[in-house]
Amino acid sequence: RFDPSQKIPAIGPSAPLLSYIGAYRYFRHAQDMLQKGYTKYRGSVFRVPLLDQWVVVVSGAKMNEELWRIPDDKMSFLAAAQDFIQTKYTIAPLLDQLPIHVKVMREQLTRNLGVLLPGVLDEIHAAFNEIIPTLGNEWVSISGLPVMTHIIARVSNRAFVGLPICRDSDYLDVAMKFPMDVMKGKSILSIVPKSLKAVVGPCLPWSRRALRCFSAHLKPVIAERQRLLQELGEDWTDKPIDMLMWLIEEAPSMEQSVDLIVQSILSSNFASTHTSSISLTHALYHLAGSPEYMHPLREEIENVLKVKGWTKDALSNMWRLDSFLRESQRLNGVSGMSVMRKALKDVTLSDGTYIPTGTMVYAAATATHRDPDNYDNPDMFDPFRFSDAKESENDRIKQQYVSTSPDYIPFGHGKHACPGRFFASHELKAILAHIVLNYDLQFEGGGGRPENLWLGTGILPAPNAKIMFRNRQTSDA
Ligand code: HEM
Repeated sequence: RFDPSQKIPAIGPSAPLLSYIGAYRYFRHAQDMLQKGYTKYRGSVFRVPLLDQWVVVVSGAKMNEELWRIPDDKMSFLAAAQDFIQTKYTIAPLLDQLPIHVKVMREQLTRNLGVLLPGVLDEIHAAFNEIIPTLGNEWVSISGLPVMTHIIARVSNRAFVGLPICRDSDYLDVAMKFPMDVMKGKSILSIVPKSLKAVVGPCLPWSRRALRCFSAHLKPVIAERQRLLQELGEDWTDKPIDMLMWLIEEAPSMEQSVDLIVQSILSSNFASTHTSSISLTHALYHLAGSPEYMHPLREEIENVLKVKGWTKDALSNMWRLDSFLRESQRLNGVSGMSVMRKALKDVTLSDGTYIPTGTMVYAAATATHRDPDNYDNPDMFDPFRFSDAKESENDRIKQQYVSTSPDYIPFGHGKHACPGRFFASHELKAILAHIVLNYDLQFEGGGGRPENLWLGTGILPAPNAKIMFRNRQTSDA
């Protein structure tokens, strides 16, 4: 009763004990509850119940902007991630203090997209040939989400750790399962009292198991690369170009530097595998459900490739493909929430709302993306809305897949916006271009795109849907 955050309007029952019913309802109906709060409290805030705490949600693009502008020492992304995911226990213990992977993603990974592209393309070809072995004009049926997850894990790890580890089934199994294991650990810790988290956290098995597997694969490679780096220095002419190498160069010299590098690779897999595979599958389902989009995409991709070949520049000039991905991400997305922050100090927002220290605050991503004030016909999938009829190159760039704004927040916004989004954009465009150029698609049993599944605030493209692939039959759609 004396908690000042009780004054913030709640969606669902807020009385003690009854709020647990609200938390259960929120897990089952997060989309409806977030939309209800967004519509009712637009321009202000509301709160929704989790099992262990209330979470404050800012409502509307203006409030999204205000949230990301609050400095880190008052509203912290890192503290929010630690609190929400319990990263120390569920992912890896060293990264809270030394997030070298984030620096490497922002700098080396993003700067070297063009250099990494030939390897990424090679892995895409090899993965599709092995995992979706189409022959002649026969249709091959695959489970959409698991197969796209497998392909993403392989292709991303080609850029993260290179051959042959990126094809190792034991390593890939862990890379693919790990995000779910993190969620299991996080859910268990969310019902453990704060005072016991430090006791229960280290007993959770999943992070230790994953680190054991990654260590077995990566430590010998790291040791060999460290040796060569020391011996050859600047004269190492065929030094590998991948994230593992940049992490080796970036890691501070300390006793645990090899562990830090392994943990950074595991954490990068956590951050990238499911976010990218869910985003790819959402787009794939739009393609399979509406094959009429194949023609304009094929036309664009073929025209661009004729002039520029398979280069970074070519991918950057595939505006329709870019718009297709952005529109799919706007309408679907990976999570109903984004721009997560934790108040490290008491904060008063511009509408007068008082947020006490320790409160978790988010922006409502799906509701923002389906707000008619932000988008015309917001519930309609209009794949080329960001590429068609753009007056200038500048307009296009402002509305490209990777560009965030207060009304487009699938990658967050501001200082902590996803540092892997430039890599994700190139990877997803290269994979979709490969699919569009080489295959015909349809859902098994025909029909349109199935409904997404919301689990809490997580959004999955129908996990059991099957997609049929066949070698492209015509030179055009
Ligand atoms: C389409 C795929 C992806 C989506 C939708 C996505 C989305 C996000 C979101 C919403 C955040 C939090 C931003 C915030 O709350 O302000 C984030 C953070 C992050 N993402 Fe991504 N991401 C994707 C792909 C990737 C990839 C491929 C990588 C790695 C190469 C990556 C690495 C990270 C990291 C390390 C962070 C934490 C940043 C920090 O600590 O400041 N993400 N991502």
